[in-house]
Amino acid sequence: MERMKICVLKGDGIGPEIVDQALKVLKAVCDASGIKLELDFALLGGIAIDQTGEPLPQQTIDKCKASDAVLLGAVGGEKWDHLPARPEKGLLGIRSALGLYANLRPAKIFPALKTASPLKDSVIGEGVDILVVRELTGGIYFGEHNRKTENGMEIGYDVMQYSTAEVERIAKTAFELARKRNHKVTSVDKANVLEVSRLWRETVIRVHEEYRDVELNHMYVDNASMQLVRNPAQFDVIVTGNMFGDILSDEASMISGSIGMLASASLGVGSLGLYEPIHGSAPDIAGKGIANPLATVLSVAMMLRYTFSLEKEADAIEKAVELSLNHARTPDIKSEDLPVYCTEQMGDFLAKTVRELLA
Ligand SMILES: NC(=O)c1ccc[n+]([C@@H]2O[C@H](COP(=O)([O-])OP(=O)(O)OC[C@H]3O[C@@H](n4cnc5c(N)ncnc54)[C@H](O)[C@@H]3O)[C@@H](O)[C@H]2O)c1
Ligand SMILES: CC(C)[C@H](C(=O)O)[C@@H](O)C(=O)O
Ligand SMILES: [Mg+2]
Repeated sequence: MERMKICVLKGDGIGPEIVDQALKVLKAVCDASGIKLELDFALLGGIAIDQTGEPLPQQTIDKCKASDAVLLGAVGGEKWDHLPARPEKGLLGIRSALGLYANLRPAKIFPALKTASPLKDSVIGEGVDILVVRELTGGIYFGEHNRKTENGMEIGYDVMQYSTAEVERIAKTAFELARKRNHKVTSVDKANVLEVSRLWRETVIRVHEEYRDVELNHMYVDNASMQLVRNPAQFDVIVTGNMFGDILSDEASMISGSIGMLASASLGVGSLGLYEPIHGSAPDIAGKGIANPLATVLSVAMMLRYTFSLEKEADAIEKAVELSLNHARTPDIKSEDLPVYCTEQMGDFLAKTVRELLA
């Protein structure tokens, strides 16, 4: 491959700090592999509201569509929380505008981080390697959100719906991915209460007929959230709706030691993918230089793997992350016997290590 064009959406809070580190690593990969890297920068979230009045300017959608892949930091912050056009609407908008219905969130424990996980060794066992496949452009996030007044009382409501077509395509994604892993899918729903979940479950069962080689089981979301901390090793692929996937992936991230470790890929019908850490803009630590950039760096590895099929280069980034964990740590995963690195130092170390690994 000769060139790659990436649209970069740094966003708010720690977004710019962590994206800058990921870009150092991406540049290192491109330099070492003779790939011409073209970067285009666009506005999303609070910074877009400040500069254009809206969280997702049309220009941002156009720039993303004109790129091979999108790298995103995070959006949001208290400053914009009172506005009707919140930064988060921009995030949902770009996912929807690009048709990115499948959000892949891998949660695994790097061996060096076993001690950072709040789970006991006896629970972690041989290790944990879960892939949360979260439906990203439907469900309660995209139903009507509104308020009404009844009997003088204000009522807020959010409509949750899924069509069979939406469930079918995310179920297929999950089964296909399970075939490349350990052939096991757990579909998480709330079918004991919600009609949407009953349709979800029926549809997943029907799609499964074409994937008999993959084991399928179903779990209610309350049980699944408990099982994730009781025995995470039982999971391979978890497929679930938009809101349950949001919550379960944050929970799964802690198994890895920190939310600063969890990367994600959002994929859709075309080849365009959006890559972002699962965490938010972390306003409490923004500007302090202490954010963990590893989730964003690992998102670049996912980009190289899913959009560009650059396996060797993706492996090199993951290896560099593994080596970094034995070398130094950001404060969220600090270890008594290792130096604490700031965000920048971690980015520099990773870029240098990637260059060495690909030399
Ligand atoms: N994809 C996104 O852009 C995204 C995701 C989640 C939340 N948000 C937004 O971010 C803002 C803050 O949300 P929140 O506080 O609930 O969640 P958050 O993920 O931003 O932060 C939760 C906690 O985790 C810590 N944390 C997060 N990322 C970290 C990192 N890389 N290194 C070290 N520590 C890290 C934070 O300091 C904080 O204590 C809100 O506006 C929210 O809507 C955006
Ligand atoms: C900020 C918010 C809209 C977003 C979501 O819920 O999808 C975030 O929590 C995430 O996980 O990417
Ligand atoms: Mg979330």
